[in-house]
Amino acid sequence: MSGPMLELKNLCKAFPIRNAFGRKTGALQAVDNVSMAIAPGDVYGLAGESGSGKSTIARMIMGLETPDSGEILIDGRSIHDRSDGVAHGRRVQMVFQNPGSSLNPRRTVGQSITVPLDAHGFPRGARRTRVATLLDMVQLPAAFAERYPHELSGGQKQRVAIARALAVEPKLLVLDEPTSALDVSVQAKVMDLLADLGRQMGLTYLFISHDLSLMRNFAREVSVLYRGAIVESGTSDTVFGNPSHDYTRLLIASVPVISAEEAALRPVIPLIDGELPTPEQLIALRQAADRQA
Ligand SMILES: Nc1ncnc2c1ncn2[C@@H]1O[C@H](COP(=O)(O)OP(=O)(O)OP(=O)(O)O)[C@@H](O)[C@H]1O
Repeated sequence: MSGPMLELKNLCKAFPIRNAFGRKTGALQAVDNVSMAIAPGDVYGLAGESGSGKSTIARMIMGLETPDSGEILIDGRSIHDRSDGVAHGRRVQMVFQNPGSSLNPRRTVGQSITVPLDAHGFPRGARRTRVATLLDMVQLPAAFAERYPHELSGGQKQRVAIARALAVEPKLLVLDEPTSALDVSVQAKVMDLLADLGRQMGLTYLFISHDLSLMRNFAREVSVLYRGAIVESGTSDTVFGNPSHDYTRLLIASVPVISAEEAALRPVIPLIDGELPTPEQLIALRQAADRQA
């Protein structure tokens, strides 16, 4: 039996809190002893409200942020172990929330997709064909290679970002809110595409989202994050159908987010003495607000 495609072991990351004069006054534990294992070919969801630490975990997996402690293993190897000569970018790629800012506006689609091919030494002569193949995989015409991002819709831009992420055939993709900047009808199509590609290519996904209905449909297993720590893990059906933690129940009971506009209107968690409330305090606050409403 093969081991996990991605394994996080006791991952911790704190950020300094500074006052208006730049002096460090404390530390915020953005990621608090997070462990998880994702089997090859699986879709694993990481759910949690804004500020729960989801993006910090993604950035550490990508090597963009250094953990204070803990380990990240991809296919059994530490992300710092390059002894097999395989670059980190060939093992894992990321699809970001906003394709508008993740694609360079001055590059054509073809040039954007070629960047990772160049970086990983893909033979020059085969690049055009590879770009056409990748565009076909994300159901865009080959002629799109000549277009610039401003000539594409949001959904088309995200398809290009997916093609670029798949260019060097990584086995693992980190999807950080991949559809939350898109309209609902487009969201479903992009998620369907990701699901199809995942099945066809045997990809492993870490799917990060605050949209629980999307996560329930897409992820087989999930972990729920709150204040940097995992409060509950299990199969999607168990966690969402029969949650065991109060915070997960609260998250499920909160208004479903169906568009980026609605997401912007989501209630912000109030601070108590400058700190995020504990799950219990948060539940009490929301119950008090419900009674007032
Ligand atoms: N570079 C940084 N410096 C200081 N604090 C940071 C930094 N990056 C993140 N944080 C803090 O760490 C916490 C976790 O942030 P993170 O972006 O990982 O959360 P998130 O769940 O991805 O939220 P969102 O969905 O809003 O992106 C937040 O309180 C955030 O303000």
